[in-house]
Order: sequence, then C-alpha cells, then structure tokens
Amino acid sequence: MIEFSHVSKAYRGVQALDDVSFTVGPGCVTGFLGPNGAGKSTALRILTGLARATSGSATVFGRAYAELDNPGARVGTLLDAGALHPGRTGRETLTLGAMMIGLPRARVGEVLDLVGLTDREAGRTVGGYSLGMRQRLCIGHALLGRPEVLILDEPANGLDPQGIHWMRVLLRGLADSGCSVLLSSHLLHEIEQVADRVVMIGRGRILTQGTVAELGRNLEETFLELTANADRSAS
Ligand SMILES: Nc1ncnc2c1ncn2[C@@H]1O[C@H](COP(=O)(O)OP(=O)(O)OP(=O)(O)O)[C@@H](O)[C@H]1O
Repeated sequence: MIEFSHVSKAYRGVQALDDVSFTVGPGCVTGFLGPNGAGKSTALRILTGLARATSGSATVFGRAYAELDNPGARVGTLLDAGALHPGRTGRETLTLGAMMIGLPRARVGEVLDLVGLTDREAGRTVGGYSLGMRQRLCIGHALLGRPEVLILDEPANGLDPQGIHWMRVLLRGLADSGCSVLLSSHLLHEIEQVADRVVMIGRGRILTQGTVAELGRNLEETFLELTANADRSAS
C-alpha cells in the first residue's frame, strides 16, 4: 500500500533522509518512531507530494500520491494541524473538504460524531479551538473519504489522555477493518500502545524495523540504544 524505496532528501547542508526503505501494509498500524529532527515529517511530506525526494521513490497504491485519481478520497492525511483556516468553522472546514473530494454533505455530520465534536463546537471558528479540538478536526478531515490508507504526523499532539485513548481505539478499529495506518511520533509510549509494527528512524536513517514483538519487550531500551548509536556515528 505504502512503499518507500531508497528515499534520500538533502536540504542545503542537511541530509534529512538517507536511503530510507520500508513498506506499510493493510490491516495494521505502523508506528514511525524517531526523535525530534529524525526525518519523519520530511518522509511523510515526500510521500504526500509536498516535498520532492532527492532520489528514490515513495508511493501509495504503487503510484506517486499526486498521480492518484482523487487521492483525498482514498488516502487520509494529517500533516499539520496548525494549517487550518482560523476564520472558518469546524463544520465549514469539513464541508469544504467533503466537497473537494465529491462527498455528500451528510458525511460531515457523521465525521463530526466520529471525532466527538458537538454541533456547538462545529459552529465555532477554528481560530478559537484548543489544540486538541484542532487535532480532532484534522483527524476528521483525514477520515472524510473513508480512506484505505491513513498517514498521520504526530496526531496525538495536544490531545488529553482521554483523547489519546480515543484515538488509539479509533486507529485500532480502522486497521482491523483493513486500513493501512502510518502513524509518526517521537513518543515511544504512544507508538508502543497502538502499533503492530514499528519503523525506527534516527538522523535520516532507518535504524530498525519489525513487529513490536520482534523488537523485544523493552522497546524503550532498543530506541534509546539505537538513537544513541546513530548520534555517536554521526559525530
Ligand atoms: N524545509 C527545510 N529546509 C531545511 N532543512 C529542513 C527542512 N525541513 C526539515 N529540515 C531538516 O531536516 C531534518 C529532519 O526534519 P523533520 O522535520 O523531517 O524531522 P522530524 O523527525 O519530523 O522531527 P520532529 O519530531 O521534531 O517533528 C532536520 O534536521 C530539519 O532541520
């Protein structure tokens, strides 16, 4: 479903990604775990056509995201919760999103229910939303088209413990119904709680990947050890 094949990305003076390869299959949540600055957002931006790889390819359903017909209907993305228009209401934001991918307006109400935003909250402008409400709205936006593939960059940012639990249950349910979920985070605990597979990245390189069971019960030790090794070899 999602395939990164030897993806590298150099910004001026910074090697953000170095020969990154991994796949994300249906029916599971793949956690993309790495410390701040590891290259997670860069990889997801390349995957969704927002940045260009220096070399290599990243595809969804075997094609570049931008080449898919109506990608928003098949691939749900949450890349930057801060990018919402502050002057639109939550409902308007979702209605525009639904119109852009050709969905009936009725889907907006369903999604508001799904992400737990009340009618009153949906009628308020997004500029006055808390970070957690923005995240819920963005998750809702990503789910509008009942996507087969979900790409989420740090979706738990700003959610309270109840919200994080809600998101875990939601992602689990989506994966169980066949969705391919790619979830990035710098928080080990968050990934550990929900992911079936983990891809660890540090300083732009894949450090290890496998199922949570394969990587061992003490994922934290593995994470700290591997990121420390990556730091040592880079210095
Ligand atoms: N537009 C850009 N121009 C120059 N350097 C960039 C740009 N975007 C990212 N970088 C650099 O690329 C590296 C990877 O950044 P990226 O944002 O992908 O990491 P991340 O793993 O998502 O980090 P975080 O968890 O902090 O969001 C960092 O060194 C960052 O400074």
